[in-house]
Amino acid sequence: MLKAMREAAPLVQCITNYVAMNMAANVLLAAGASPAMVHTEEEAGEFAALAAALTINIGTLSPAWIAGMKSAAHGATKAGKPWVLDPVAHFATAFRRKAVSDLLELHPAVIRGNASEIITLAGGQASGRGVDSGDPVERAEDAARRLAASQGAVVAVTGPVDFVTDGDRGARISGGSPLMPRVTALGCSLTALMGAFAAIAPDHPFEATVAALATFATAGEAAGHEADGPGSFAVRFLDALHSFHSDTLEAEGRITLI
Ligand SMILES: Nc1ncnc2c1ncn2[C@@H]1O[C@H](COP(=O)(O)OP(=O)(O)OP(=O)(O)O)[C@@H](O)[C@H]1O
Ligand SMILES: Cc1ncsc1CCO
Ligand SMILES: [Mg+2]
Repeated sequence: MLKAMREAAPLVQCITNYVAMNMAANVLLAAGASPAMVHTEEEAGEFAALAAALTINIGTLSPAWIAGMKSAAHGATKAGKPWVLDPVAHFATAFRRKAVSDLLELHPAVIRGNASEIITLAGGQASGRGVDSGDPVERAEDAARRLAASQGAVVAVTGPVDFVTDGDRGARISGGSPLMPRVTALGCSLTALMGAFAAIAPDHPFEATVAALATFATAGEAAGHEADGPGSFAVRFLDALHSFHSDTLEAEGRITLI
């Protein structure tokens, strides 16, 4: 799938937050996709028909951005393009909760969040306060399965070991680096990369999501070996995404199907 993604270099429309925009665009370019950050209501729906996939992240939200997100999600659905939702800290305020509940009605193909976000999205109590998780991934596995079944979507929970499910099948992906949560917006950038993989396999969102997670975990682990801290990690991570060969994924991508 990594080979196919690089060959297709899919155009991915990313509606993401002010913090993540630059990193997410660089992650997509380094991995071999083509990002476009297009969020305004006047054009987001029209653009969604041109793009091969759409990703929506609610990190820095405003009423105007919500209008753009809804218009883009409608446009993608109408054009038969998959879209990915990243419900950043959706539990924190009533404004965010409402935005995410409206977006869920527009049928994302994939939902990605950290453990606290996925537990609360499935109706449970979590310990997260803001954009960072306060819960272990294992605590979110049942919630992820329930959410996937009720939404008809693939759900990915990220952390030291990632978990992904379509409600029936499940997989765990290990790798990455403890420096990853020390660099902002890597989760948001992963959401954007999930769009690139969903674009080339719209009928196989579970496999596409596993491929995106394994790519991130493998590049993250390689970068972690060479980095001195979060700053050099970010640089090494982009280099690792760019330079690693898909054979490395097969040899080192630690995917356990469950
Ligand atoms: N302790 C860790 N060890 C290895 N990899 C990790 C660790 N914590 C997170 N990751 C990886 O970091 C990436 C981002 O996941 P994370 O759960 O930190 O997202 P997030 O909280 O949504 O991030 P952000 O909001 O900053 O964008 C994922 O690829 C995940 O596998
Ligand atoms: C730090 C931060 N605040 C809002 S979005 C964001 C990026 C990580 O989710
Ligand atoms: Mg996040």
